[in-house]
Amino acid sequence: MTAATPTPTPIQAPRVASAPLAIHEPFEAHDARLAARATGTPAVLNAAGVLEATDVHVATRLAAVGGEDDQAVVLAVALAVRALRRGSVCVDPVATAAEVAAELSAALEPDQDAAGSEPEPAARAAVRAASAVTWPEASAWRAALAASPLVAQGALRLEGDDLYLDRYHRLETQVADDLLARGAAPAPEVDETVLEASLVGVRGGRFSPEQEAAAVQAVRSWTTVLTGGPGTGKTTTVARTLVLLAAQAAAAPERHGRPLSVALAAPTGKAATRLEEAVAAELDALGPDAADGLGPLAGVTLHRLLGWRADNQTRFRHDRGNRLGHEVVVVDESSMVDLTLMARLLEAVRPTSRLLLVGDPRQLTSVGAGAVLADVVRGLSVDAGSDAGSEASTSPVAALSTNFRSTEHIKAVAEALRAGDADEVVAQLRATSAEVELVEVEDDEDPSDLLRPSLVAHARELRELAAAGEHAQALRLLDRQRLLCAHRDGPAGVRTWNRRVETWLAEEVGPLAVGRGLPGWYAGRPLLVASNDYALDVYNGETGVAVLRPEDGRLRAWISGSDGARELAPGRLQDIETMHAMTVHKAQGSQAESVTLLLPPAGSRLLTRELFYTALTRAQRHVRVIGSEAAVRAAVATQAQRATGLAARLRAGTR
Ligand SMILES: Nc1ncnc2c1ncn2[C@@H]1O[C@H](COP(=O)(O)OP(=O)(O)OP(=O)(O)O)[C@@H](O)[C@H]1O
Repeated sequence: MTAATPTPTPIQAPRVASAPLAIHEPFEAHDARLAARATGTPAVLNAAGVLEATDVHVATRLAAVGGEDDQAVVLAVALAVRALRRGSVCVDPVATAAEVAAELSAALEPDQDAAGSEPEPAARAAVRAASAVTWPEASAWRAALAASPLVAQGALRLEGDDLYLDRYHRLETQVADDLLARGAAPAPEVDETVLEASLVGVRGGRFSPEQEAAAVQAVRSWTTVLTGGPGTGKTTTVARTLVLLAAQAAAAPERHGRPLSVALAAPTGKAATRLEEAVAAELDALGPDAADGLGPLAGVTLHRLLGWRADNQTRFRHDRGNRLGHEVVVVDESSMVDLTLMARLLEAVRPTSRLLLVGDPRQLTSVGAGAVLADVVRGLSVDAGSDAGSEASTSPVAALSTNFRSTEHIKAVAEALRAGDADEVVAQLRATSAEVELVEVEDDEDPSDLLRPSLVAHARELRELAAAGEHAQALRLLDRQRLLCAHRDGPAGVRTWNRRVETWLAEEVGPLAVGRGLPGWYAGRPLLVASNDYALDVYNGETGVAVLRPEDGRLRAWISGSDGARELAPGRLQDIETMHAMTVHKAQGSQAESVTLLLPPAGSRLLTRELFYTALTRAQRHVRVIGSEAAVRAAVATQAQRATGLAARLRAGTR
C-alpha cells in the first residue's frame, strides 16, 4: 500500500491517539451512524465508532448480492468503505486492523481525569469490547479475499495486499491510463521561431528562468503539472504560457486567425474567479496586445466546465464521447480535485488539447477520495520519490520554487513545515514579527478573551457597512481577516466560534436578527456557501455578506462568485453557513490578509502538517497561530496519509 504524501518522507508508524476517544467516538444509541441490524465483529466495531452504519450496510449488501458469506470478507469490505470515507481509494485490511487495534488500546490507556471508583461509562465499554475483537489471521484473511466470489465477479479488486471497490479501481486505472496515454502521444508541433520571438515578448522583469522553463515546457507538451507554493508565480506563468500558445496558434495558417480557445477552471467558484482575475491582470501588465489571439478568458468551476447534469450526480455532459472544445484547459487549485472529478476531467479533455494542472501538492488533499495531484507529482517524477525540482525533461511536472511575495517570515514557517522540522517551526513561530505571531495556550485553555477584541471589531465593522448598504466595501472587508478552525464542532470548532462571535456582537450592538421570517439572518452576517447550487449558480466555498438594500431596507445576500458579486434573496440560498469562522478545508482556494489559526488539541485526528500548511498559506500579510506547542509539534509530525495506487500505476507505466 502506498501512502499519498507529497514529500518523500518514510511512511510513518500509525499515529496513536493521545487523547482517549478522540479517534473513536462511540455512538450513542439512536445515532444514525449506528448500524441497527449489524451482528458480530462489525457490530462491535460499529458501536465503538470504528465503523459507521454505511460501512457495514454496503459490506453486508454487497456480500448478500454476490453470494459471499465469509465474515472475514464482509469485514474487509466494511474497512474498504471506511477507508473511502476517510479519503483512501483502497485498503490493506490486515494493516488497517493493526492500526485500529493500536488506536483502540491507546484509547483505553488510563484516563487521568477519570476517578477510579466511578462505573465504566458505556462509551469506554464499547471501546473495550472493540479492542477485544479477534481479527482474522492475516494469511487466512488474504486467502479468503483472493478466493471470494466478489473478487471473481469483479465487484472487488485485489492488487497485492490492497483491496478496492471496483468503481474506485476503475477510476484510478482510468486516470492513470489517460495521463500515460497523453504522455506517450507524439508531442505537439511547435514553431520554434515563433516560440523564440514570443518569448522575447513575455520576458522582462517578472519572469524568472524557472518560470520561463515551465512555460516552454507547457508549450511543448500536451500535459503539464505546474506545482509550487503560494506566491511562486504559477498564475504569472499560466498567463505567459497562454501568450506563447496564442502566438503558436496565430502562426498556423490553417487556423485563419481563429483565436485560441482556453478554459480557465478551478474546483471552486472562488478559486476560478481568482484565476480569471490574476490572468487578466498579468495580461494587462504585459501590454495592450498580450491578449491578442486569445479567446474569452472567463473563470469557471470544473463542474460547470464539464457540464453538470440535473439528472446525474456523477456524469457530466462532456465525456469521452463529447469532448470539451477548448484547445487549452487550465485547472488551478488542482490539489482540491478528487479522483472522481479528475477522471471525468481527463476523459473530457481532447487528447490534442493542452492540459495545465496547476496547484500545490503540499496542501490538504481533496475532500473526496484520492490525493491525485500529490500522486501525479510522485508518480510522474522521473526519479520517483525525489522532491520537486529534480524532474527530468520527460516528466510533465514543472515545479516553481521561488516565492515572490514579500512575506519572508510566513515563507520561513512554511519552509520549516515543508521540511518537517518541528523545532524550526516552533522557533520561527516564536520569533514574533509583523507577519507571524504564536499565541501559546494550553490545549484545554479557552482563548475567548484573547480573540474577542479583533473578532468583534471585524464583525462590528461588517455590520455597519452592511447596515449602510455598502456591499462592495463589506465584501472587501470580509477578506481582510479570517478565523480558521480545524473542526466544525467542539470547543475549537467553527460552530462554537460562530455562536460566540454572534453573542459578543449582540452584547455590543443589541439584537442582531431582522425578523421578517429569516431566522439566523442579520445585517452583516458573513456567509459561506456550503454546497453547489447549479440552478442559482452559487458554489461551495463562495463567500458573501448579508447587506441591507438601501432602497427598501430589505436584507439581501451578496455573494462573490466567479462572475463577480451577485445579489440574491436570502430565502433562495439553501445551504448557507455563518462565517465568522471557517474550517481550513473550506478556506482552500481563498486567501485573507490576516489569518488566525486556532489549532485543535494535540490529539485531534484532523491536526496534520497539510492542514497547518494550508491554513498558513491562506495568509497574505499576517498569520496568528493560537495553540499549544504540543499541538504545533503534533501537526508537523503528522502527515495525512491516503492509501492510493495511482502513483505506483503511473510509475509502472513510465518505466
Ligand atoms: N518572476 C517574478 N519576479 C517578481 N515577481 C513575480 C514574479 N513572478 C510572479 N511575481 C509576483 O509574485 C506574486 C505571486 O505571483 P502569482 O500570483 O503568479 O503566484 P501563484 O503561485 O499563482 O500564487 P498563489 O497560488 O498564491 O495565488 C504576484 O504579485 C506576481 O506579480
